[in-house]
Amino acid sequence: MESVQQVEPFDYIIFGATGDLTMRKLLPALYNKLRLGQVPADARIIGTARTALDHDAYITRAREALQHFIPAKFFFPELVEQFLKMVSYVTLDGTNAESNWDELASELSTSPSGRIRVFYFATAPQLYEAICSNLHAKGILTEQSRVVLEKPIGTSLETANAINEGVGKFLPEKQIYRIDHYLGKETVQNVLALRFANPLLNAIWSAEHIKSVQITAAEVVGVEGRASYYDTSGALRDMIQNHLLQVLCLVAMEQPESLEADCVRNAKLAVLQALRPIKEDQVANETVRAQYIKGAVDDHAVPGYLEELGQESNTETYAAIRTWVDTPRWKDVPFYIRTAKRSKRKVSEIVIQFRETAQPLFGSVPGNRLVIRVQPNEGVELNLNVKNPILDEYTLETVKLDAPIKVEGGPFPDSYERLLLDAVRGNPILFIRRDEVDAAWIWAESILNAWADKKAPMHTYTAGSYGPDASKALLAEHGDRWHEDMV
Ligand SMILES: NC(=O)C1=CN([C@@H]2O[C@H](COP(=O)(O)OP(=O)(O)OC[C@H]3O[C@@H](n4cnc5c(N)ncnc54)[C@H](OP(=O)(O)O)[C@@H]3O)[C@@H](O)[C@H]2O)C=CC1
Ligand SMILES: O=C1O[C@H](COP(=O)(O)O)[C@@H](O)[C@H](O)[C@H]1O
Repeated sequence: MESVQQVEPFDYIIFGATGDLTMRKLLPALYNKLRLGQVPADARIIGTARTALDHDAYITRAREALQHFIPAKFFFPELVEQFLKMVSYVTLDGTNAESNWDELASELSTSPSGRIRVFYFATAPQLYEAICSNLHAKGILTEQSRVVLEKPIGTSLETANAINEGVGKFLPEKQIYRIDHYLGKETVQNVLALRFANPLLNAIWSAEHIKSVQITAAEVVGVEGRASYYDTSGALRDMIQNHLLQVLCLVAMEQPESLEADCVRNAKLAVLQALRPIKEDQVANETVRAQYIKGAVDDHAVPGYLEELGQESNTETYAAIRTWVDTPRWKDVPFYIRTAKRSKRKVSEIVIQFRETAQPLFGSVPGNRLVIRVQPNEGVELNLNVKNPILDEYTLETVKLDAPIKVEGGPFPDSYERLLLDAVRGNPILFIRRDEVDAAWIWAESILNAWADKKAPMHTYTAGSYGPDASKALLAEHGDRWHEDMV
């Protein structure tokens, strides 16, 4: 299978190489890909940031990060040292034309010409244009270069355009890879396989048989040390405008002509463009936003959001939205999307509720339900109606067909592992194209602007709960319930 093949030799240049994302996600992901034999021994990783560090000091930080974030069963000291020999560091302010670009250029010049170069921007998005401008001015960008942009791609359509225009001055769209790590999740990618590789499901995947869809990404954690970022973002920008809309696209899209990247991305774009805009006077009925207040998680008392922030704020830590995909396939099928910090449990899942039917033999029969468990406890379950095996007459009960999806011998690979190497492969199927970013912001902003104009109340919910009761009304109007209220 292609995915286990070794990629071509590459130079990975990380801007923001002393940051949390690099230490917690990027270096461990590249180490794991080396462990799996997918990274050639002559690949190189060049970290850059403003912090003045010599080689040994950076390698020490990198080693500590691997010791902390690589599970013990995958931590092989000799392999770690082999990996660290691939790593170097250049003290460099990517936004400053006068900074230490000669050293970076010199490092890169020792690689064979024509080698793939991936520039990973693990910095604030406001820096992307300046870094690209300097890479261009120093002649470091090549035909074989790709830039990987981290989220958030802006906080609005306008700021997203500024970022995309800024980077687009120096690179064509085909060399720009926008990360959405949810697409790196195997269980999210699996949605396409479930839908289109199973004729049974493919045949019933429409309004004729499906009553509603709910997509959840709930977390137990609060905003942790990211309060300053999070307060400018909020739940809708942080999780829905990107991750959950991408998941919705995979659930709702028409079958693409092929798995070629732009076929899939065209199909996703069609869904984003079919999302019914939520008008200002509808926002109070179609959305619920809330902030967590003090409560308890895993029996430990936790403060409320405002206490953590230390100031007043109109930023939501919970968002639930009822939306509609205006294509023939989904006529009158509500899509419920929700995300939360400080929820009762960490769960990302997709719930497909099939229609109840009036069966002449059994009267009204509960609709079947398909649950796609993105994380944790990855797998798929299908509720079926069967005869109660004890009673003589035909009494129905529900049983669950449960298919765990497991990785032999270990946890699921981190979503960054696949994404980092797809950038080397030059395969953008799991990256977001600019027109998708634009369409997602257009839909999201119809809500954000109304919230900013206080057209919907800010509810509260106790930390450790499933969220505000007000969100239940979004579903009840259509005879639906959140998944936790079904079982
Ligand atoms: N951390 C996470 O889990 C996630 C992060 N992201 C995104 O990834 C990006 C990085 O996040 P994170 O690692 O958490 O942030 P950090 O603040 O931990 O790290 C930022 C990095 O950027 C460098 N940096 C800051 N200013 C400049 C500058 N002017 N020029 C060059 N380098 C600079 C810092 O090093 P120095 O100060 O030495 O230059 C540091 O290496 C952000 O866009 C974030 O939104 C997205 C999803 C998850
Ligand atoms: O992008 C983000 O995602 C994480 C949640 O990711 P997951 O893979 O653990 O579901 C979220 O905590 C963070 O706020 C957000 O920026």
